[in-house]
Amino acid sequence: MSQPQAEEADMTDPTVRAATLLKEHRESIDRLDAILVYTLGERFKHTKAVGKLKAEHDLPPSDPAREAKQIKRLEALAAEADLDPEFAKAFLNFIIAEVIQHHKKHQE
Ligand SMILES: C=C(O[C@@H]1C=C(C(=O)O)C=C[C@H]1O)C(=O)O
Repeated sequence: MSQPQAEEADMTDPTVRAATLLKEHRESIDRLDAILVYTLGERFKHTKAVGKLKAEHDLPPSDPAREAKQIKRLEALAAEADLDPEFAKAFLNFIIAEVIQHHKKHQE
């Protein structure tokens, strides 16, 4: 009947199998990295609009109450998603710090 194609990976060979799995995981990682970058780009579009509103209405660049609420929410989401909540918190704080810098520049 049908013979395996010459280029078909021999998945019974552990080295070939590992190389195939590594390639597949890396393809998924690349797609997820693209989602992360596009998602961050969209988030920054909204935070820039917020910065503009704040500058126009003389509001402070940072809102610690809102940040505390977001951190709590993100920690809960991280726990659900099997992501280290401390990492999620540090990541959000890193992004928020950048947003606040943008807002401060808007107000200069
Ligand atoms: C975007 C805002 O400005 C700041 C940035 C935040 C963020 O990046 O999520 C949250 C609170 C504010 O300190 C906001 O007030 O909503």
